[in-house]
Amino acid sequence: MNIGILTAGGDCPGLNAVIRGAVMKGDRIHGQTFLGIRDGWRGLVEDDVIPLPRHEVRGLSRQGGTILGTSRVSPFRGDAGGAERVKEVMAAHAMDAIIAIGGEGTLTVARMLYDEGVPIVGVPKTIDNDLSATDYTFGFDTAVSIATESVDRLRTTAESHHRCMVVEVMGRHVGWIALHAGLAGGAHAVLVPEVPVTLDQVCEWVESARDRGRAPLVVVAEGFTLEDGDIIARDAVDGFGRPRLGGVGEALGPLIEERTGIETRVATLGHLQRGGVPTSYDRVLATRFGAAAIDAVVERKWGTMVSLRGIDIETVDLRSATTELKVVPRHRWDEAAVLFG
Ligand SMILES: Nc1ncnc2c1ncn2[C@@H]1O[C@H](COP(=O)(O)OP(=O)(O)OP(=O)(O)O)[C@@H](O)[C@H]1O
Ligand SMILES: O=P(O)(O)OC[C@H]1O[C@](O)(CO)[C@@H](O)[C@@H]1O
Ligand SMILES: [Mg+2]
Repeated sequence: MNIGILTAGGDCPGLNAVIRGAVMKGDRIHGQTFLGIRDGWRGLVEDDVIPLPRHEVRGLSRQGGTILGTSRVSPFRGDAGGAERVKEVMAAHAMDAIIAIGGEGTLTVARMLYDEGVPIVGVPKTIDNDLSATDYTFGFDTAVSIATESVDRLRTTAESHHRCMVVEVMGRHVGWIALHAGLAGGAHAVLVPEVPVTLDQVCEWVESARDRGRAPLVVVAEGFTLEDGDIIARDAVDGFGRPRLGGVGEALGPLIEERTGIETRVATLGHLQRGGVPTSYDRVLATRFGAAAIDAVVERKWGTMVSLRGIDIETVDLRSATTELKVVPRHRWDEAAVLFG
């Protein structure tokens, strides 16, 4: 079998470990050959395909980013050609199947292609951890580790200056990174898109922490909105035309300072959370996902995605994987909120 692999959407620590896991198992156990599709769906519609022999994936599990590149190009937009073009390029390379590694958007495209007869298997990735059909996505643990270390570092400087520190983390629709980094770092408030709160409430937590002699630390997810506020986006869109987030921390900091009189600084972690080496947890999960994707291909489980359930890797229907986002449940936020202020 000749298998094409692509990575699409935002990059994420662990993508290379999936590629390595798939190629190593496919080559060693099934004698399969591999093709690398460059920059996600762009490479498929523009016929930008390279050989991916086993020696190309040597030592890759610790390497951040993706050796294949990624993009937010859609095969279904404009005159890209949709499933017919994808089938044409697959035929030109005698490609029998595709392994698509990506988030909810990539997996939606994979499902649309499967519906039109493309033999495809998905692998879930995202630092946001917002895919409901898997317990965890790789990349999340790395992002949380980076955010936690940043919170720890920002706290020492905030304490020296008796300041309030606002730390903005990623999380377009969900607050998993904020919740976990906030809990791990002992934040005095964790603000997530799922639970809008008022500025009064935020300032109450900040003042209460200050009154106890602490340097107040607020962790905010980029998709958070104040209860009476609007979504904060940059004056820019991503490759698929959606608003680029980022900036809520910068907006919130001055409001807190003005309202409480506490000198406030803001740090936006941004893409630092997506760069560099994956944690050992993410390397293991990603490697297992890559190997499991090969099993799904061998069993011709087209239209499915590999997924983590407890400690086991399973396959689930791509449709169920893309219908609903995994948001932070209210009880998880309440549990953390007991420690705010
Ligand atoms: N409903 C859709 N119809 C057509 N194309 C889509 C659709 N949703 C997503 N795409 C295409 O798939 C690409 C990948 O999706 P997206 O950019 O959301 O990344 P993702 O895989 O969800 O990862 P991330 O977690 O970074 O968002 C999009 O940039 C777009 O080109
Ligand atoms: O790299 P880009 O295109 O700026 O994307 C940023 C988005 O990607 C993610 O990192 C993953 O979906 C989001 O948390 C963030 O909003
Ligand atoms: Mg997406």
